[in-house]
Amino acid sequence: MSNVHLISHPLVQHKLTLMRRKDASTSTFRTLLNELSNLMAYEVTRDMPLQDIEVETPLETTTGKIIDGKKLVLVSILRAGNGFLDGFLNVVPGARVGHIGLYRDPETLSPVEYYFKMPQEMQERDIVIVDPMLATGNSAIAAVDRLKQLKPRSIKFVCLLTCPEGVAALQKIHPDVAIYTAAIDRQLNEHGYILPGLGDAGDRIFGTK
Ligand SMILES: O=P(O)(O)OC[C@H]1O[C@H](OP(=O)(O)OP(=O)(O)O)[C@H](O)[C@@H]1O
Ligand SMILES: O=c1cc[nH]c(=O)[nH]1
Ligand SMILES: [Mg+2]
Repeated sequence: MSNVHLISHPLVQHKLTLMRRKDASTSTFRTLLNELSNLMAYEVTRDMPLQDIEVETPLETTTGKIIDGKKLVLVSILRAGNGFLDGFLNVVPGARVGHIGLYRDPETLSPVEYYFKMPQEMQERDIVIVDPMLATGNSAIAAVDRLKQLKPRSIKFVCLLTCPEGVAALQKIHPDVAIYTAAIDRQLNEHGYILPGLGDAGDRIFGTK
């Protein structure tokens, strides 16, 4: 699959397996997601552009390299995306943050938007969308559709878990959007849940079921 980055680092795979366990508590699930998002953020930001700056060490002046974190916008798809956000902000603390509120209608599996708030001057920014789950792909496609209207420089989509159906759907409509994931599971079930998956990410993060 082109434009799909599978993050196979052993620490990522280990933590993902612990998160899948049905008896993982809310607190364990949330802690693992936070740790995982730190690790995944390293991979996702690997190609961030660097600038040269002059820096004075205690001994002499030299040229160092820095990133411009302000050009990066992390866009969280509410609610579950917020569980992913903190780890990214740990790695790039200067990043701007946007929020899109979307929930899946349980009957139609179509996304319903209830919130949208982005930073200014999106044409100058690179977007990283974060959401733990890419299932049918409907939510991700709706988010990218909406964000492309703002003409950002680039868009990446980061999830913890996806399936062949979700990857194919997002890539068909938005082939330019790189997908980063820790696993591509077997399939979707008839209710749009990923198998074997980890259940409902939002409910597990926030303890709502
Ligand atoms: O690829 P899709 O089939 O669209 O499914 C993925 C979406 O489902 C979950 O959100 P959910 O609708 O459960 O909302 P929540 O985060 O508020 O729980 C998940 O966090 C994604 O946003
Ligand atoms: O398996 C799934 C599919 C969509 N949303 C989730 O939280 N889990
Ligand atoms: Mg949910």
